[in-house]
Amino acid sequence: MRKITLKLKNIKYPIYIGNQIIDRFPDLCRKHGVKPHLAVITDKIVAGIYLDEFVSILKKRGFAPEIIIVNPGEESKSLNVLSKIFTDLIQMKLRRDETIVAFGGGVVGDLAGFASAVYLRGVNLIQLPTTLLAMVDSSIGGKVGINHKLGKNLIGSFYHPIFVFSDVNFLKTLPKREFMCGLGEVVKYGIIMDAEIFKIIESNFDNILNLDFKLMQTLVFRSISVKSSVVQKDEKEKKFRMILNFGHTIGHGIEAGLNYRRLKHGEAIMFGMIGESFIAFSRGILREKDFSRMRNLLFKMGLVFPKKFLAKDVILKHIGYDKKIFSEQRLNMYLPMKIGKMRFFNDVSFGEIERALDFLFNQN
Ligand SMILES: NC(=O)c1ccc[n+]([C@@H]2O[C@H](COP(=O)([O-])OP(=O)(O)OC[C@H]3O[C@@H](n4cnc5c(N)ncnc54)[C@H](O)[C@@H]3O)[C@@H](O)[C@H]2O)c1
Ligand SMILES: O=C(O)C(=O)C[C@@H](O)[C@H](O)[C@H](O)COP(=O)(O)O
Ligand SMILES: [Zn+2]
Repeated sequence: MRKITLKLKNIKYPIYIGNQIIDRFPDLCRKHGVKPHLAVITDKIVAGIYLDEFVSILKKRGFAPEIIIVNPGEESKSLNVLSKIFTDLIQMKLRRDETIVAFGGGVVGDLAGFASAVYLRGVNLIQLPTTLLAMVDSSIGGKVGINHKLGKNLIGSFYHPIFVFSDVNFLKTLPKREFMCGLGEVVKYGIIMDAEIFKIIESNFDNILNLDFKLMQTLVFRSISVKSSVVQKDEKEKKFRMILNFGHTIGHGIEAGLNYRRLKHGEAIMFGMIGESFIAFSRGILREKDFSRMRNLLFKMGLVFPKKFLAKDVILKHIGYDKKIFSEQRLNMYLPMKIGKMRFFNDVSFGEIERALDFLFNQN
């Protein structure tokens, strides 16, 4: 088992990474002072595959978990579902010094994380990710929250777990489409900072799809290293953390434009990365060769742009609510200069976004 420690101004927490390590989870809970009574929040699919085993591991070691199960999918990141979770937590009398375990993908992590941040003004949180995306991204860095019909993640908080526990063995049951979504965010780390990640995926694509666990641990470890290093420098996204939002201005607009249906977050973000790279290419700051390597790798993930269900003006309306906008006319964003290197711009216009959307509408 490997460990990365994420260090912030006032707190630090470990991220444990390994393969087939779930048996060690209760000992780590003990080590981190977790009280026996705890709430496990998960979704129906994860519960169906893993809950019995997980609960039995916890009970054998003296824990008394109570379970909250939500429907799988993005639509659960909503006020309605959150409200039901609060009722369950209150009824089970989860106390201030007790813990919520977010056991699932990014949807569960964001939702349970936000519940942990506000229930009783904050209870302990453990992130126990079961998707690739959650392992490399959503479980790290403290962004938690829910969606609004006008825009993605518009209601939320920064709230960190006491620890993160990533067992890549969970990936063995992950559907291919979900795996690709996670891989999309891994490619993002390659583009924004670690060109080696990009090269590893480019040259080992089939092995990765065949779930070479050693390779997966390397990719998960490197991705978490990139994300942690950024969060450590700018926890609250004053500027530098916006680098992690590469592809998300357009991607979130697409997700909201589809009412959070049809495309998964990872897929929307891959289109977002292509669109935002198109802006960099059009500005003449990204060379054709790198732009085409990015497009080739991202389109290898089997992406199909659902243009029949999307309208450009609707996407643009949602992009108008992007959290990185500080003035009405211009967007803040990092754009790629080459694979592994980004630069910050505070002057991206809606016209450029519109042309990037035209480019996407003209693909496949
Ligand atoms: N907080 C952050 O920093 C951050 C970062 C990236 C993404 N996100 C958010 O994460 C969400 C997407 O997360 P996701 O891609 O994990 O989606 P998800 O949570 O919807 O999980 C994808 C699907 O896989 C299923 N699943 C989970 N683990 C499984 C397993 N081991 N085997 C089989 N099936 C499994 C789930 O039930 C679900 O149907 C989005 O809401 C996105 O906004 C947040
Ligand atoms: O952690 C971050 O910072 C990110 O931007 C990571 C993104 O992959 C993630 O999708 C995040 O939830 C986006 O946050 P938001 O602030 O744009 O809603
Ligand atoms: Zn994302």
